[in-house]
Amino acid sequence: MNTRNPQNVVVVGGGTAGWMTASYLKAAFGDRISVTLVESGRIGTIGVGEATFSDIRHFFQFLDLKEEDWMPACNATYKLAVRFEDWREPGHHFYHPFEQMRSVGGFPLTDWWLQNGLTDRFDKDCFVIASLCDAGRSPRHLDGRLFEQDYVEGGEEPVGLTMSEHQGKTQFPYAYHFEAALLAKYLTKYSVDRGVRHIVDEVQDVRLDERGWIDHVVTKEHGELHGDLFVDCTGFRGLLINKALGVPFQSYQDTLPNDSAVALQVPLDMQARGLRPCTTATAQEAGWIWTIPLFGRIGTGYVYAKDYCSPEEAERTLREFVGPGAEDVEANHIRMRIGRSRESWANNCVAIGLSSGFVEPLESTGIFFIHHAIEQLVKFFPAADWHPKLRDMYNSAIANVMDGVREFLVLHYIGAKRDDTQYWKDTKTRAIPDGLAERLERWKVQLPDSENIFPYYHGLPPYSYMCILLGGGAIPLRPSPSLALSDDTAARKEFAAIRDKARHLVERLPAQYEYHARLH
Ligand SMILES: Cc1cc2nc3c(=O)[nH]c(=O)nc-3n(C[C@H](O)[C@H](O)[C@H](O)COP(=O)(O)OP(=O)(O)OC[C@H]3O[C@@H](n4cnc5c(N)ncnc54)[C@H](O)[C@@H]3O)c2cc1C
Ligand SMILES: N[C@H](Cc1c[nH]c2cc(Cl)ccc12)C(=O)O
Repeated sequence: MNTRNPQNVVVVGGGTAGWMTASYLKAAFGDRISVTLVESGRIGTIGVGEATFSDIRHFFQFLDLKEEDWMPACNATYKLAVRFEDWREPGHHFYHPFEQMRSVGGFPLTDWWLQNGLTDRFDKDCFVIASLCDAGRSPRHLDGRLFEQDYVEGGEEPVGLTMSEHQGKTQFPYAYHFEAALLAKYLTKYSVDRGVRHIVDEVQDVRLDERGWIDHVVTKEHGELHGDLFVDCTGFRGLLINKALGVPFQSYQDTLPNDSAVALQVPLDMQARGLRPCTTATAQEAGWIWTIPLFGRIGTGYVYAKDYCSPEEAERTLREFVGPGAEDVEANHIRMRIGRSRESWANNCVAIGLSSGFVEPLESTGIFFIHHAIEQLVKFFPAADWHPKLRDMYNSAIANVMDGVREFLVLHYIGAKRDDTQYWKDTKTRAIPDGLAERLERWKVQLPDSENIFPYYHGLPPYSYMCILLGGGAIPLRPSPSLALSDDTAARKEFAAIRDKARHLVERLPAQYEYHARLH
């Protein structure tokens, strides 16, 4: 049995994963542990404009960072939803918002909508946020007040819970877009101020002891770095977990074929163009393009499968999509490793970030995975005996989150009506993860609920599945038969209340640009 007290933590890698891990561990354990972070000055980070889950606010709260401090430093903006364009047919759009689904008489409002909605827009009939996004509104008034929602700021939300403990309790109405490289810089200062040792150097070798545990890493200029627990944040390289420890990587490529991306950072005049309060995912012939509105520029990129599209073609498509403004901007071509390491914790090494796993950025889950992994690491942090059960529970939690998200993303493709190219035709016949086929059959007669979605915590509530099914339009859905026999007065009232509230808020809330121009 190992008897090494895991007090000395060495984080290898200084991207979003490395700095989020170092800062969170310091905030959690203070000087009871030592943290060293080594990052290469030569090997870059995947620093595209990032979109997040709303849960990220718990990360900032844990570090005691306030929006007014970190947001301007990271060119951050509010994200109220993901807007899906052209997934059903050209010109169609729908939203996946940060807004809890209302229920009437024990049925979700979307079920009543299938029975007898006000309009053909499920999202506008069932969620206030869809109208706020269409109108480009900020979720805060100019005096900083959050728009009135089921979530009441300063209310009863319990503090100090992990994300999984929060799920289903409240739904905060927005997440963020920010520049990943600027957040890493911000967290570097936070961490170093609190005692994290920061080394800029390249790890050239990883030395194992006789049991195969990592004894130390060898750097180019700083010699050997010894530690007890090593956190692999080296990105797609997986330098420690995959290369040194030989943990196999399990690809998701059979069900999620997008393996490439080309990205552009485009400075734009936001005052003239306005600032959308959401991420946009626009379907393309061989994938989709993300548009992330930051303060002062957009981050955009084409995610595609190289079996269907060459990098040159993808770059051309992206530049045409962006239009004027991107001519002088250099494109960043990225190969994505889609899937997960079979175990994210092996011996005394825990992989966090892209080295642990990644699914394509369709629902912005990369940073959510990191945040979740760090919370789980704190929860299952080992003692001197390195009890293997702690490691096993950690590995199950990580595998479940990624496998669940994989299933949710696959649903986007089989649920999208679009089938005008070979790429989209193939999305309807490709293999799907075990269990999803059976769940799909259930969803055709009963909309997703907590009993019939992927059965382990993976960050996504049932209403998220409803949005993708109702928005995509490929899967035939029907209302619960019981609704045809029920009085729909209360449901009609709820639809009317949502419409009135949306109209009221669109009139009163400032434009997203106006709000952010004051904040920044
Ligand atoms: C195209 C694309 C779009 C994405 N969009 C989103 C999004 O919108 N939302 C979201 O949440 N997530 C998104 N992600 C995921 C997100 O970018 C990553 O989860 C996040 O950036 C974490 O990356 P990382 O820190 O694991 O790796 P990286 O950013 O690759 O960092 C790796 C670090 O390891 C260091 N390193 C590597 N080798 C060595 C060595 N030998 N010695 C020392 N240091 C070394 C590098 O210098 C670097 O500091 C996206 C990812 C991709 C590919
Ligand atoms: N954990 C939830 C996940 C979630 C709930 N609604 C949405 C909407 C979008 Cl666009 C992404 C994720 C979620 C949260 O972050 O609030």
